[in-house]
Amino acid sequence: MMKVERLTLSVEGNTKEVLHGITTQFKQGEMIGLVGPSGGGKSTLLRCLALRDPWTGGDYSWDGKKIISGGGKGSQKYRSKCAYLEQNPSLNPEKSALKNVLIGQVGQTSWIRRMTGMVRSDDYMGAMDELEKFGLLDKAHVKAGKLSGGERQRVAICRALVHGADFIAADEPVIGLDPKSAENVLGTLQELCKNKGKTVIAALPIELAERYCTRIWGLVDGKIELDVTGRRLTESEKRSIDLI
Ligand SMILES: Nc1ncnc2c1ncn2[C@@H]1O[C@H](COP(=O)(O)OP(=O)(O)OP(=O)(O)O)[C@@H](O)[C@H]1O
Repeated sequence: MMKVERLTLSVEGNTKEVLHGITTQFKQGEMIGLVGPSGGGKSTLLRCLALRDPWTGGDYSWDGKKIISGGGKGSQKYRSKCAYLEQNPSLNPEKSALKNVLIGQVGQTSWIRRMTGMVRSDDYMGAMDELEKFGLLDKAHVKAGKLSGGERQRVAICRALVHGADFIAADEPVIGLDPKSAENVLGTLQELCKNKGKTVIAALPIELAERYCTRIWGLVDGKIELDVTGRRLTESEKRSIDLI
């Protein structure tokens, strides 16, 4: 169980509050769709939950352990359990899919590993196994810059898992992908929640959130105004969060 208490995030020298004391909780195996109007704070919330941005205030606990107390960024130990997927995954285009998976993501793996690129042979085997599970074995030695958008996103998911992610925060992970690739990426995330007990929170268009997620958060003006489990949103709920 992940518990968020009074999460506040201010920017511009603490003069502008973007997230206003969010309190919520979520658990392993949930796939939560984050919806809401542009500028409502979706990316900021995802970055905070994935320990990529320091919180201005609030507490965060995982299974009863406080990982943020009164603000801050949390420790590397917990950061490595969190992955942050962006619209365009930050892969090194000149390195192969395999090398990208092995080196890891800024924020999730230590800078020493990323600088030296040194890996052990069982890391190599683990990465190849993971790429195979995602149907990417034949792409392992292809430079990331030559992969399609959907393949790059799946390499990024693979990379997150190889480095121990239990929690994936995904910021519009399928924007710009064709419907089949989008289905592939979201189906992959859904399966990770259902079968592997991973937790995913993804900013998505409402139709995709309703189709793939077990729960929907409506974020407006830095506050979770809607929290709905196991069903679609009603028209009046959509209206209440400015979606129609
Ligand atoms: N570092 C920052 N400095 C100044 N303003 C910021 C910063 N980070 C976020 N904001 C502001 O906070 C608000 C929320 O931004 P955020 O990107 O989280 O929204 P969003 O819901 O993801 O929007 P979109 O759907 O358009 O991507 C916006 O008004 C944005 O300009």
